Amino acid sequence: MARVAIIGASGYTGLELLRLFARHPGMEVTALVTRQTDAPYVADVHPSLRGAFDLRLEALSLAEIGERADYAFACLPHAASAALIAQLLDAGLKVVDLSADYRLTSREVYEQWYKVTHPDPDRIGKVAYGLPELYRSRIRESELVANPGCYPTSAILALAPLLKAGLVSAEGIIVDSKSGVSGAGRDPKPAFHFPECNESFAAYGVGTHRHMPEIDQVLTDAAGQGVEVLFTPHLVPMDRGILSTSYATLADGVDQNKLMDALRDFYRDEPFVQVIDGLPATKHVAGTNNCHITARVARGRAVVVSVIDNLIKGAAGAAVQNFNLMSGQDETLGLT
Ligand SMILES: NC(=O)C1=CN([C@@H]2O[C@H](COP(=O)(O)OP(=O)(O)OC[C@H]3O[C@@H](n4cnc5c(N)ncnc54)[C@H](OP(=O)(O)O)[C@@H]3O)[C@@H](O)[C@H]2O)C=CC1
Ligand SMILES: CC(=O)N[C@@H](CCC(=O)OP(=O)(O)O)C(=O)O
Repeated sequence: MARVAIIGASGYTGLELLRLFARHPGMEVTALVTRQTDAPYVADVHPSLRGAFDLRLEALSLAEIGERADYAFACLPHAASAALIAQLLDAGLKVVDLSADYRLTSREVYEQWYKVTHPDPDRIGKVAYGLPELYRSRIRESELVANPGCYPTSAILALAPLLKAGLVSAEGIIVDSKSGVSGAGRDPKPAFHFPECNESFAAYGVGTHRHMPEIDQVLTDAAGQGVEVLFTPHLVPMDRGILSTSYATLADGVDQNKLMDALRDFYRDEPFVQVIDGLPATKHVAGTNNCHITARVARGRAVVVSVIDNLIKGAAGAAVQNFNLMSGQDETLGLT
């Protein structure tokens, strides 16, 4: 039985991991790690878990985490995450990193977009990107997996099959995304607080959001040529969910049936991606590890609409999917 530590367990992704682990038969939660020194019970930090886990969050040392766990889920802000993960790996743990620290393959690109010095630069570019639909076999063999960003998950799942099949041009792709507020974590900036964002709808990070180079990197790999998307995120006053609408120029002779057939072929055996005829909505995937995708042709362009739950397929669910692969278990355990 795999012994699991959650680092940063007081946050939103920590809560979602615990919800999923409550139904997971192939692991045991043995450590919940916090910076808080009063060792609160998990049900006091996350009241919705009352009755599910009789555990405390503890300010454990690295040695204590190493004694108690074989796997760690790092649910920390970027930079803080890599600083700890380097030590966890040295202590022999396998790690799923929910932060952005190991997703980008270039130190220069990371430091340019995240505006911090990378704490573990030697590992950059050597870590599996944790999107099983694209990188399953590499994830299976990995000791450290970089869980994707929530916006990138929604955009990449929509566009990668079409780029791989050459059905859309690599140039001029636009990704327009909307996210619920939990995407900003449990202790967000003032703009994400209820009175600021309720009954309002706003774009942010236009041209500057750090998920843009992440989407570029993975779609470039899928297309086999350079892709630079124009990505704009928006904040929607709802708890959870992401909807991305992606626009791309069609290759010659491509119609809607070809787009839909390519998506269906690519995801035929995938447990968590459903290609649907109707238009998706965030509510249809809320609380699940699913991604719903559909494609249309409008005004001569491909319009691909995709939805995920940012906290599940965009974070904790993907992390469990990756853990299942890394630990040699059924990929769907705890997720269906
Ligand atoms: N929310 C989302 O939808 C998604 C989040 N992510 C990423 O996953 C990671 C976790 O996100 P989320 O759970 O939402 O974040 P939260 O802010 O909700 O929780 C993060 C936890 O990390 C601990 N923490 C905060 N700052 C530090 C620090 N400097 N050093 C050590 N520990 C710290 C805190 O725990 P304590 O105070 O108890 O120590 C905090 O509760 C982030 O990197 C985020 O960007 C990725 C995809 C989606
Ligand atoms: C609504 C909202 O604020 N969303 C977050 C994205 C969450 C995420 O995936 O962040 P990481 O790449 O750091 O893991 C943001 O725009 O920064």
